[in-house]
Amino acid sequence: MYAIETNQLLKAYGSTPVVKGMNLHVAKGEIFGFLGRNGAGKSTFINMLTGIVHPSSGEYSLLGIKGPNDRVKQHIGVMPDYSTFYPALSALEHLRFLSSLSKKPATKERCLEVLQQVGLEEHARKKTAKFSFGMKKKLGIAQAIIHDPDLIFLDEPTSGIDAESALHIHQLIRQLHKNGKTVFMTSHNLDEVEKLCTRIAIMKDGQIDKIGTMDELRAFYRSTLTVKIKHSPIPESKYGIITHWLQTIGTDMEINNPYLSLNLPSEKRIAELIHAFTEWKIDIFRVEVKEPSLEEIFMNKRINKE
Ligand SMILES: Nc1ncnc2c1ncn2[C@@H]1O[C@H](COP(=O)(O)OP(=O)(O)OP(=O)(O)O)[C@@H](O)[C@H]1O
Repeated sequence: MYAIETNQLLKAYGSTPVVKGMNLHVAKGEIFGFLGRNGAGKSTFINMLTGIVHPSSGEYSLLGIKGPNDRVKQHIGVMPDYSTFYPALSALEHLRFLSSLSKKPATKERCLEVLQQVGLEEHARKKTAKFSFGMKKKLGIAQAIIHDPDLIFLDEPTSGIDAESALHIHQLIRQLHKNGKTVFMTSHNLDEVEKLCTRIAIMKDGQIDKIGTMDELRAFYRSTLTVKIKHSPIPESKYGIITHWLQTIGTDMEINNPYLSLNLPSEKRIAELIHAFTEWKIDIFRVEVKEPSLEEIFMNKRINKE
């Protein structure tokens, strides 16, 4: 059974489809990163799953329950896109009030525990009217997890949050993952997605453009590897031959004795490079290999032209 399963899920406004028949399977226990440029259709897709927007056609199931279905609501947590809090209530009162409306009201202790998990323990009794944007974000996350749901939708969980708090939220997401929860998150912070997510989908024009683990995305894009080598000096007499050969196996060569940097299309080329340096009796002291980041894959850079 999947945490999320969609079959040809489509949303059109008038005659314009903005989500164009999406098929997506998210396994239980994943931290799934959902990316895309502004207007790609991410929110519309999520809003269909969380019951805010009615699909034009297609089907979806959450935790094995075909949607839309109120039965699933107690098992999913949704972080609001923009959080609307009651300004006269404190964070603790707000959580307790919302929770009292649900089928699984949380105790005061549970509310305090969740406020501590999101890093709001010191502000539990402060009125939300006095909350900063980042604090509201944290309260939104608290709201999403208060009822201990199995599937959690987090929309930009760390945008507008200071670096220390963002690391705190990352830890919380990892903890949810360890506890077997499924997290489906959007983020414009590609570094964060790369570090946290077990799988990633990149949405473009209402469809999934790329999907996979970081390794799969790299392999699919057959991206180049940047190799940096620290070596013993290249003899003057061999300089011309060596630099010419390097340019036949790689691109973007930079030689700055005793350092060489080169983009290579595959690991095989790294082996050839080391072999050639050994033949030329040039010692290699250090080899650093940098793989493409999610940002580079997202921006469609460094695609192997071999
Ligand atoms: N209620 C609506 N009526 C008409 N068009 C809409 C409506 N809601 C969204 N759209 C359009 O659907 C497309 C997808 O919007 P959506 O908000 O899903 O994108 P997104 O990927 O979430 O973008 P962002 O990263 O900016 O949040 C956009 O072109 C948007 O203008």
